Amino acid sequence: MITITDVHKIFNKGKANQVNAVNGISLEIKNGEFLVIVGSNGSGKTTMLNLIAGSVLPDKGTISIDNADVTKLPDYKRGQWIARVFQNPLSGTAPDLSILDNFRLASLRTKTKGLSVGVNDVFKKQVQEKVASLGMGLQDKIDQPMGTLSGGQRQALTLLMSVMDSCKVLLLDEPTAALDPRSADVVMRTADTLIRDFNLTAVFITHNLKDAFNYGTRIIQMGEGGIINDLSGTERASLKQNDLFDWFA
Ligand SMILES: Nc1ncnc2c1ncn2[C@@H]1O[C@H](COP(=O)(O)OP(=O)(O)OP(=O)(O)O)[C@@H](O)[C@H]1O
Repeated sequence: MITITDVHKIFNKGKANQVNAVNGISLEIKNGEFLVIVGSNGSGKTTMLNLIAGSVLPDKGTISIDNADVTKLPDYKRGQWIARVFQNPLSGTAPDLSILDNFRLASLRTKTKGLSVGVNDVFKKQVQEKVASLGMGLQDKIDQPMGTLSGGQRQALTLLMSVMDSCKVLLLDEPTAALDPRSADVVMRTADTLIRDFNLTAVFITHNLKDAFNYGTRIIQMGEGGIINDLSGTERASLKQNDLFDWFA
């Protein structure tokens, strides 16, 4: 569980251009919850994700993950809990290395779920099986440099690699914003499957209201650094796509 208590983040404090990007948010994100965050530009979504990731530290308030207080821990020390996929497909992988070597690198970085590193043929076969599960035909290309793949293919592989380590929390920062609709669809379906298979707690920022409607177990709308809508359970289940569009009317 991620517990966020009265968290504030102020940029340019005391200056004329001061911004209260996150303004006293309290939020509990349960284990296995798939939280979607929507909101207009500048409403504080990315700052919120950065606060959870530890790439931005709060001015006030506390954040804990599984009852461990991580408020002052920088992002590299939250790696045991958190994996993050960014908007840019180029940011998650090494372009000159093959798919296989990228997986090898990822598995050396952390203890990788379901892969036995060291035995080459066994490892290769396991990677092929994992990659085949994406349904993109990439299992026949695992010796090919990552840089030769399309953005959608790379983003799907980045997702797969990031959730295979020991993480419990997956942060998705507009992971499909740079992709064409078909690749975006594959990446979102992959994310959804992986979140379920590994029982991850996920936080997904998107401007795509169709994705916001189709995915997730809970939806939050941010506005001016606060939460202005928060639906889960039966309320989320009975939400209509048009209701979501009305939030932005
Ligand atoms: N490092 C920073 N320095 C100064 N101001 C910042 C910084 N990061 C964010 N802000 C400001 O904080 C506010 C919230 O920004 P944030 O990026 O969290 O919004 P967002 O909801 O993710 O927006 P978008 O949908 O455009 O990505 C904005 O006014 C932004 O300009």
